[in-house]
Amino acid sequence: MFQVCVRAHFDAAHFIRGYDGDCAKLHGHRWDVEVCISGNQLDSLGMLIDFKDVKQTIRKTLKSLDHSLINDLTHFGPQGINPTAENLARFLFLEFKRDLRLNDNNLAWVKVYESPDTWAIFKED
Ligand SMILES: Nc1nc2c(c(=O)[nH]1)N=C([C@H](O)[C@H](O)COP(=O)(O)OP(=O)(O)OP(=O)(O)O)CN2
Ligand SMILES: [Zn+2]
Repeated sequence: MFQVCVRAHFDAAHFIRGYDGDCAKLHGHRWDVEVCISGNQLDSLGMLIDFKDVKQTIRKTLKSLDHSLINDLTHFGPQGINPTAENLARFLFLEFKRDLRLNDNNLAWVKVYESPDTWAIFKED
């Protein structure tokens, strides 16, 4: 099995509602995002999926988050879920799964870094 992965990033602010500590206050991160696609079948060029296509596809969603206050977005708003790294990883996984042309491949996982040392991964069971 092959895994093809792309890293991208966006810069955005958030706060964690109900958090007992500084993370409940408005603050920002450079959010690094890694997306990995898995599969067995390479095309005639020897590619599982073109890095270029993955980058172009995920750019749309990441652009909608860039320089935003994530808590203002419908999905993460007052009635929505907290914008933790875990919830962002699941949100991005579902967006990317919808947008990528995966054919026989699978979206293996999405990893969201809040900092170089802290991250969360979402993958389907
Ligand atoms: N499981 C999670 N834990 C925490 C999350 C999260 O998304 N998932 N988020 C936060 C905060 O957003 C915070 O920005 C990060 O906290 P922390 O790592 O403590 O950040 P610091 O830069 O202050 O780290 P120091 O090493 O203490 O300087 C918290 N937890
Ligand atoms: Zn934070």
